[in-house]
Amino acid sequence: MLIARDRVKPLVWLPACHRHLDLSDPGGYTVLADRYAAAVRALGLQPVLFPLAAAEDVQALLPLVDGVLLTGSPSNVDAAHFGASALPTDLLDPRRDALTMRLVRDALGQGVPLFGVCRGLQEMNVALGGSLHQTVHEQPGLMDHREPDDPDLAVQFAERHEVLLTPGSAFAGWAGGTRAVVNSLHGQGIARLGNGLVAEALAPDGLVEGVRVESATAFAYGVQWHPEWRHEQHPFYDNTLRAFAQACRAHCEARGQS
Ligand SMILES: N[C@@H](CCC(=O)NCCCC(=O)O)C(=O)O
Repeated sequence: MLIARDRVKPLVWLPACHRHLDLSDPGGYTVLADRYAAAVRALGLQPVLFPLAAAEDVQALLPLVDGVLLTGSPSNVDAAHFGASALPTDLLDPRRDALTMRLVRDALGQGVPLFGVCRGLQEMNVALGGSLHQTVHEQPGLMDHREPDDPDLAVQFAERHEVLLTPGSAFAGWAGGTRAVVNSLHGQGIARLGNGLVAEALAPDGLVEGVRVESATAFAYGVQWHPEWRHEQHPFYDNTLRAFAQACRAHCEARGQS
C-alpha cells in the first residue's frame, strides 16, 4: 500500500542508537528515547526511524524527510572521528557515528532542517571538522556538566546552569533575552569549533553550548542541553522546538508534500 504523502505530516528523521540491552542477544537493539519522538509529535510532526540505516543510505532516505533531529545518547562520539583515541570507559556507537557524520553534511548540503541535541550537537561539531573534550569535568577551568547521580529523571534533567546567548541571535529571540537556564547531561563537550559553526550560547565556564551553522540555507542549530525535556513548561525550550518545526513544515511545503 502506498502512503499518500500529501496526507502525512512533515517527517522528521531521528537517527536511533544501537544498544546491547540483552547480553544473551548479541545482535543488539535499535533504540530511541520516547521523549524525542514525543516532542516531535507534540510539534505536529511525524518522527521516523530508519533502523540499521548506514551512511550509504542517506542519499536515498534524506529526500523522504522534512527535517533531521539528532538526539542525545549516553554513548560518546568516538574520538577517532576527531583524531584522538576513545577512552576505555567510553560507551561507543560506531553505527550511529558513521551515519550521523554523513547525515550532518548531507542535510546541510541539501537544505534539510537540522537540529542537534546534546550528542547531536557534538556530532554536528565533529562532522564539520571540530573536536570534543572527552571529559569536560577534568578540564582546568571547566565545570562538571554531567547530570546528578540520581535515578529520578526530573533531577537529572533539572535546570543546571545559565547560558549566555548572543544578542540578536535566534537563541536570544527564543529565550526572550540574552540569558537562560538549561539542563546539563553530558561528559563530552565542544573543544575546537567545527568549520562554519558560530558559537551563540556559552556556559558560565565558556564552554560552547549552542551553535548556528553560518552558511546554512535552512534551520541548522545545535544545543548541548535538552529542549525536549518538558518543553511545554519551558518557553525557551518550546520556542526553539517550534522554530525547528516551522522550518520542517516550510521544507515540506516547498517539496509540495503538504
Ligand atoms: N554521551 C555524550 C552525549 C550526552 C547525551 O546525549 N546525553 C543525553 C543522555 C540521555 C538521552 O539518552 O537522551 C556526553 O556524555 O557528552
